[in-house]
Amino acid sequence: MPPQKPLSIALIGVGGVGTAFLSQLAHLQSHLRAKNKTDIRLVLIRRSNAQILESSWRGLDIGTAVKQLEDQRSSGGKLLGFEETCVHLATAPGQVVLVDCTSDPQIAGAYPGVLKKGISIVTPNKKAFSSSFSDWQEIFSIAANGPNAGEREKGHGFIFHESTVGAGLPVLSTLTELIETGDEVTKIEGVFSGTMSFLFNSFNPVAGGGGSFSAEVGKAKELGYTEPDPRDDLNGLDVARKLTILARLTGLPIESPTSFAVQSLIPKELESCASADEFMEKLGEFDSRMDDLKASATASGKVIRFVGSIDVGKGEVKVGLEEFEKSHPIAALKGSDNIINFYTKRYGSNPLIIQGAGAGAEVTAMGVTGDLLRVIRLLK
Ligand SMILES: NC(=O)C1=CN([C@@H]2O[C@H](COP(=O)(O)OP(=O)(O)OC[C@H]3O[C@@H](n4cnc5c(N)ncnc54)[C@H](OP(=O)(O)O)[C@@H]3O)[C@@H](O)[C@H]2O)C=CC1
Ligand SMILES: N[C@@H](CC=O)C(=O)O
Ligand code: NA
Repeated sequence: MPPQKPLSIALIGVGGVGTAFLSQLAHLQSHLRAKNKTDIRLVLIRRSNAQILESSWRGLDIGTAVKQLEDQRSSGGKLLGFEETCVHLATAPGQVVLVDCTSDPQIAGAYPGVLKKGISIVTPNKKAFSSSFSDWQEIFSIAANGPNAGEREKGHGFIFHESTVGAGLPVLSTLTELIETGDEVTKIEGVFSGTMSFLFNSFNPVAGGGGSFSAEVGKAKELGYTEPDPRDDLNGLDVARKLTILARLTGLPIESPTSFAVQSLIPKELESCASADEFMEKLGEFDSRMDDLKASATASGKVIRFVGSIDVGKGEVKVGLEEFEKSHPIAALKGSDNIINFYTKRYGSNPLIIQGAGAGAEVTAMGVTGDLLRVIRLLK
């Protein structure tokens, strides 16, 4: 039998998603080893203030890697810079894949240099794909799977980010296939945030009642649905980032997630809170404002939901609260479910619909592990 090809995995971020990714990676490692295919080795694990770089390249034990990192953290020591770490990673035998499970814009800003070193990237971090249009263009002009043929010949890496929209739901892969097979996408609309879905499904359920808005925000954070800072969900920007990513894939040159109207649910009085903790402590003081919105929708027999839409023909993107009839599919969502409706020429007046959990560590990690499988297939 031919020898297994080594594939070095470098993981940054071991919060909810990073930890869930590790258990899926352990499964994939034994699956591929049993088939005598790729030999997956975890060579880097890193968080804000500690890392283990396994520079013999034999790989860490995936099951105990987080514990080893904790031990390393408590022993202190100077942390090697991220750029310098990538220089070392590029010397690993075989191919290297960086798995960025942070939401750090600075790590995202380093992607062009990482790709040029031949390191592939898979990530649920939205920052690189939803910040300035020129950053997005730069990444895909360098990536081996970008529209520029020949980048692989230069030794550049691949990049995939399925979990940046709809977590593990196959949203980006579906949109890409619609476009690459010649369909014309005219409109995309739906619920794009697991946090917002959970908040309104539980604060304003179709059956009536519901908890206080601030208490539901606390639960969404506990359940691992929110961004590391829940204000990034409540200000509408997380949804705006997802719509920016989708709109760019349809060919719209959206400059940034703040270049269109986005409704924020953050009370003006709390915009200057110094920390997420202070914000969470004070949010309950403003619950009556959300109660008023709910009462107004209830008076017309409706419920409120936080939605987004892209009108591709008009180049219009919208994000904010809307009232829905109780019988509407958006009103009937459960838990953290997302619903994404693709209206296309091929599908006519009945949209192609993708629905399911749009947040949570396990489902998000599945999208990341799925992207890793894509890279493995391309590297063959
Ligand atoms: N949770 C979800 O449902 C979904 C999440 N995502 C995305 O997945 C990513 C991770 O989310 P989640 O796991 O929930 O977040 P967490 O807050 O649970 O974890 C973030 C991790 O990133 C680490 N980190 C932050 N900055 C750096 C840095 N500069 N260098 C190294 N490590 C860093 C943190 O380490 P430390 O604790 O040491 O600071 C922590 O381990 C985010 O980009 C999020 O938007 C996408 C879809 C769904
Ligand atoms: N905070 C986000 C996580 C996934 O992108 C959400 O709630 O949808
Ligand atoms: Na997805």
